[in-house]
Amino acid sequence: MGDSTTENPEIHPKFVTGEAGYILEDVPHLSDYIPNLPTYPNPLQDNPAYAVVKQYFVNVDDTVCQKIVVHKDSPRGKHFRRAGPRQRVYFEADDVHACIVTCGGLCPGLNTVIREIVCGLYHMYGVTKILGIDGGYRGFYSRNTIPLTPKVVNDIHKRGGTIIGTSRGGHDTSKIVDNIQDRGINLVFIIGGDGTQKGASVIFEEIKRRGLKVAVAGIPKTIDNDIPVIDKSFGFDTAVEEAQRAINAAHVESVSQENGIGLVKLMGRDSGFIAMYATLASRDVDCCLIPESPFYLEGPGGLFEYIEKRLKENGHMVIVIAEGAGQDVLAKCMEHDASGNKVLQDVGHWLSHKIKDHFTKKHKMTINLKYIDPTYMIRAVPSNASDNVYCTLLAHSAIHGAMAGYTGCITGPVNGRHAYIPFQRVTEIQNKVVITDRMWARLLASTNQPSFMSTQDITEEKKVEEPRPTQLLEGENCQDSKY
Ligand SMILES: Nc1ncnc2c1ncn2[C@@H]1O[C@H](COP(=O)(O)OP(=O)(O)O)[C@@H](O)[C@H]1O
Ligand SMILES: O=P(O)(O)OC[C@H]1O[C@](O)(COP(=O)(O)O)[C@@H](O)[C@@H]1O
Ligand SMILES: [Mg+2]
Repeated sequence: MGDSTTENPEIHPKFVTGEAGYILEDVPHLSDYIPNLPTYPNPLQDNPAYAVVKQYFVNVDDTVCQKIVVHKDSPRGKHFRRAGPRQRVYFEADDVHACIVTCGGLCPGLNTVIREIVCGLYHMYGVTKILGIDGGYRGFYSRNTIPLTPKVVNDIHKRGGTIIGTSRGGHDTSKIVDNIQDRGINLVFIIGGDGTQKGASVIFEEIKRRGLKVAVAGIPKTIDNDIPVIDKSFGFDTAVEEAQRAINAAHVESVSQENGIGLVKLMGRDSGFIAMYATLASRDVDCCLIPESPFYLEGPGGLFEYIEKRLKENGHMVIVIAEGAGQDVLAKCMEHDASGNKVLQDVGHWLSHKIKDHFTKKHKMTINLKYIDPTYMIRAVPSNASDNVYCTLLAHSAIHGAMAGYTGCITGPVNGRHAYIPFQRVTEIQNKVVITDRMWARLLASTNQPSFMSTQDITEEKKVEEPRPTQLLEGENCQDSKY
């Protein structure tokens, strides 16, 4: 490895460059701002469960590359520090006082992450003092805390929601850090989406400014899958699976009536991943509408023309719409929630009225439209088996990183390997469906819906999003144009 350069010392902690264009985008460490910190052997080396592993500890130089599809002459690109247990840790079990907070909207798997942080800290590192912060960020200074033990959290993964509560708004940095300091908390686990991680980033900066030996570990949460860099967010698979039940119901309703139309609204404020994957998984969906792909109703190539064609061909159809789709054509809503997120209009309700109006009143055509809004039902379910395993890995990676003194970062899988990623990398942009990528083309091919785009729109779209070297899920469809 070569020189260590700092782009913007306020925000960017460390970049380490190496040969062949190798770049490590490193995360902060407690030793960056507190000199001469003592270290201790990792207690895992004496743990019978882990002692059998051939090479349990992660090599300090291990990194995970962001770009895995490369060409002969292309630079090696960005890397992140590999997550996992280190041989030496910066905290002794008896001195650790950990806390966990969950913020933002619900997401399947929140309780599993809480459970695994508590059990992981306890069983792997012998940590017994763990507090749940009640009701999101404001809980630090205005609510009681909830003592968490393996017994308390034992079966919470079977329940939806979060046992410690959540909220939007209420982020007061100095009050939060005062509270962390007053309570003697030194490991802070913050589970939440882009808004939460922005909040975590300023908490970390304030902790650093005060010179506190407190590690801040973010765990990315978003049912919408709109967090960049990581392969996917926990709860997303569960949401796609749960959405199948609503789509199946819409299909059953639509096939049972003359000109039946099943309309299902799914979550996705700015990103249509749930709608896209639920559509691809179902194969009963004839049209999927997402925020990234503007659509129109009237005229050639419009939605009404397509609905009429499908009803004539098939006698029924299913439409899936993401809640953030079509917001540009709905009456503007100026409202914002407590966190500053724009409040959306009910596009499903609006679209069902528009369709009914168009066919029944204008065309005197009988249609039977059933509108299903399962959004909050989907968000409230417990996580499925694969999300449970994923949540365990996330929690463990976060624990190992914090115990090893890494701070000011989130943990998450990058191309299948868990890594520590600086906060700003996941808060500066949102992950969105790229409609000029192969995954969206697969969807269009499977539904046969119009793309609602002119040749000129497509050319413009291709220009905007090039180049996109990173990837998501099965290798495609991630808007990471910055990297
Ligand atoms: N820019 C920001 N700086 C500090 N805190 C923020 C910021 N944006 C959001 N937050 C806080 O993060 C929490 C969750 O944010 P929200 O946008 O509701 O959910 P999510 O984290 O899921 O995106 C809220 O308590 C909010 O006050
Ligand atoms: O919980 P609320 O305030 O009704 O917000 C609903 C929003 O929450 C989400 O489920 C997820 O948003 P967050 O990631 O910000 O929590 C969105 O899909 C949806 O638009
Ligand atoms: Mg958000």
